Amino acid sequence: MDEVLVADGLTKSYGDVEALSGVSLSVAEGEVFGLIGPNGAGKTTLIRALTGTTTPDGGSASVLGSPPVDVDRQRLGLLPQDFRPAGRLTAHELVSYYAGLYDGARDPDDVLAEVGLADTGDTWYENLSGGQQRRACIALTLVNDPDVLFLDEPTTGIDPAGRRALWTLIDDLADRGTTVFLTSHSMEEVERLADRVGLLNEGQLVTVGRPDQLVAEYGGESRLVVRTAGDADLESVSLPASLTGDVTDDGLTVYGVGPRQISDAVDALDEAGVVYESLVWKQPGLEEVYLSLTGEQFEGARPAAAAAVGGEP
Ligand SMILES: Nc1ncnc2c1ncn2[C@@H]1O[C@H](COP(=O)(O)OP(=O)(O)OP(=O)(O)O)[C@@H](O)[C@H]1O
Repeated sequence: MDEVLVADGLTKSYGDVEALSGVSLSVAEGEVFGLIGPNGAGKTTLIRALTGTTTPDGGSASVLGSPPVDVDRQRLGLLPQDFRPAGRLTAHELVSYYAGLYDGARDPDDVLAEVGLADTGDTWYENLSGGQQRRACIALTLVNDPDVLFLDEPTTGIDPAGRRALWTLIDDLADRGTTVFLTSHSMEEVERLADRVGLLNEGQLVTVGRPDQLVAEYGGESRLVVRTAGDADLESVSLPASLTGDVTDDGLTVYGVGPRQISDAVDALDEAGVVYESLVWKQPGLEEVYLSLTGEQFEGARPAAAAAVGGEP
């Protein structure tokens, strides 16, 4: 497959802050690439370097085979994180205005319908709700039917139904061959949309891979998180040999619990007379990958120094 986006050793500093410290990656045509990372990791700076809206200090980037500044703007769509178009234009006027900047732009009504604003086209932008405003901004990136679409936190502020509708839209765009490069703090969104994910931390690309590969490599074990009621004697729980457990502040976390071992773990709790308030079975996902690679903890993560609960001899 053709490489549509290439970053090769990109560096960018702002004073003492190294926003990008040698980032290299490539994205193929029709791929949805999800970039995740903590606040200040350099995600927006990378998008800006790839779209030619900032000049990197070192390294190089190419988009559709050309340096970013030379790419035909007709072929690019960019939704910046803090994009604020004119407030006293209606959604329809805004989309029409942006459509007028391109040759052969799409019909504004079609674009508004695609982002779920067919009935709100006559409302001033400033009177749209936050989520509707974000949808209108997404509409503006679609008027020129771009080959490459950069979306910096596209669904922030959009309600769950609207987010799902936009996920379907992004899927459809990718199916039609649009290359999508998006950032998000929603691991659910990235896991759902991205063919591959890159984790950026302190300006460095820590890992790149398919979501399932990253989860298998870094996500840790499936676990059963038990919240106990009262003073349960958790030390006396005798787990099956295949499972291990750690006592936590409010109960017990049992590790290595696949779907078929849930009942074994529950039986062990019952045999020890443990009264529990809740049992939550958790499979690792991208959130666990993110948190483990950025050095943070997550709910139910194995604590470093917890009392261990023994397995059966
Ligand atoms: N124009 C600028 N001038 C000075 N510092 C900047 C500028 N742009 C970015 N930075 C700094 O570079 C670092 C990376 O910022 P960037 O916006 O790329 O992070 P991000 O990963 O997009 O963060 P967030 O998730 O909060 O949007 C931050 O420390 C930020 O303060």
